[in-house]
Amino acid sequence: MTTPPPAPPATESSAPADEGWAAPTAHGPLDATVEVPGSKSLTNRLLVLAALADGPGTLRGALRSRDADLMIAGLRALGVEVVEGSTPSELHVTPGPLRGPVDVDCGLAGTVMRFLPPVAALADGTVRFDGDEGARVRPMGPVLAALAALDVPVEAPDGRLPTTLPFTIRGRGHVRGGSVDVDASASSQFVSGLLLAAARYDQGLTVRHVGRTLPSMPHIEMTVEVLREVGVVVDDSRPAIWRVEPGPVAARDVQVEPDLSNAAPFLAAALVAGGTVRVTGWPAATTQPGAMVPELLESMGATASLDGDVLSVTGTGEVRGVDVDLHAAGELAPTIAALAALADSPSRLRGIAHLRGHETDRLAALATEITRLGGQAEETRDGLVITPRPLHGALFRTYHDHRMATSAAVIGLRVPGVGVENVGTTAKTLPGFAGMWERMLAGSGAATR
Ligand SMILES: O=C(O)C1=C[C@@H](OP(=O)(O)O)[C@@H](O)[C@H](O)C1
Ligand SMILES: C=C(OP(=O)(O)O)C(=O)O
Repeated sequence: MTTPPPAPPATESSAPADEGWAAPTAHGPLDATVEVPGSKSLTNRLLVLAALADGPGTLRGALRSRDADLMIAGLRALGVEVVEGSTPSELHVTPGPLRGPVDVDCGLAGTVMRFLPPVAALADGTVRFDGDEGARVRPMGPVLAALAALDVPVEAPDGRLPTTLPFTIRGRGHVRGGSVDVDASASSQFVSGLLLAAARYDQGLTVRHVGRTLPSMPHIEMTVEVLREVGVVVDDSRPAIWRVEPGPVAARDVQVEPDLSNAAPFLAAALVAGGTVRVTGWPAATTQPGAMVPELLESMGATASLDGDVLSVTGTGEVRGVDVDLHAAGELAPTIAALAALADSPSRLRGIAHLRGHETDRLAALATEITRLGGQAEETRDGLVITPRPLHGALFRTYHDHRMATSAAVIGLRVPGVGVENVGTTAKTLPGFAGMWERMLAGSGAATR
């Protein structure tokens, strides 16, 4: 696991203005409406299911970002046709025989590195997986061990059973399936990846989670839901056991929901700056963990309301500390941590030990960077304790983590002189973030630097 460098002494002065993206400070209440692009989690699930389907299908409102484009490239390499329609977010997917030898670049995308190996197991030929340097420390062992237990040949470069990237899967054109145990305490994506491909395994698949904790349940529920929507029979009636029956995956034409986790920093801005931020296209019902955003922001002092498909969050500029378990929605932790650093009372974020295996060790990274700005943030066994202190500007390091960058932007609304290192890293799931953020402020007449 990569460890962020130690924080500089607390007396270090503000970053020079030319270091990183100068996060705009808000000098007045916000009044903005934001449209966020499609959900990463839904886009990459729906792409996989379209690739395994019984005919051509279409995704509308799909996310186009680094993670989504890596999924598209991986599927294309495996023999699936993915072509853009009238806009980049309209994707026409035509399944083809899956085959190797091919290389799949996972970048830093958990969904690519965990969802494609169970698909590659169905290919005829060798599929080599690798990714960014930071991806080579993200946990992979349990999902690869599960495939090996199903007699899928999986090899590290040294010939052993791999626990991280890079690795090779020698697909034989089919997978027996049956039943497998997996410890998904480090990532729910191990379960989701196996379930997504399972209907195409000869005997289907029963997956049993055997670890002590299971993070991100909404994401597993999302997997079950999208499988059922394409006619796959899934039994999730027993705790921590999922049974997927073998059978066809129906092709369809599907609209992707906006990414509610990426809406979180924009909505959080209303809490910090005061005023109202609205997000359009908010679904009435969803399995996205971002559904928790309104409730979480309310617990920190906002008011939230849904009018049709527009979610509005209004704040006064005062932020209350919280004690919150984010086990189900770890993706939201960086935004909540940023708010906690600006709150008027201490916060405790619990249930998120697994964030140590995300894009970076997010607990260490958040504690280090909040401390760098003069704040007080300590790692606990399974989370963070953040005690508000007066903050000052500095360069906020982002460790190639899109959500570190968006957190820094939230803090920068209140703290002049926050520079965001490599704000372009937000392209992992939200290309154009900096421009969207600046427009939110400029449109409200609230931005200065
Ligand atoms: O299945 C998914 O789409 C995701 C599951 C979660 O992973 P973990 O369970 O590894 O936290 C989440 O954090 C990630 O951003 C997306
Ligand atoms: C953990 C995340 O991503 P990934 O899908 O790469 O695991 C995230 O987006 O917060």
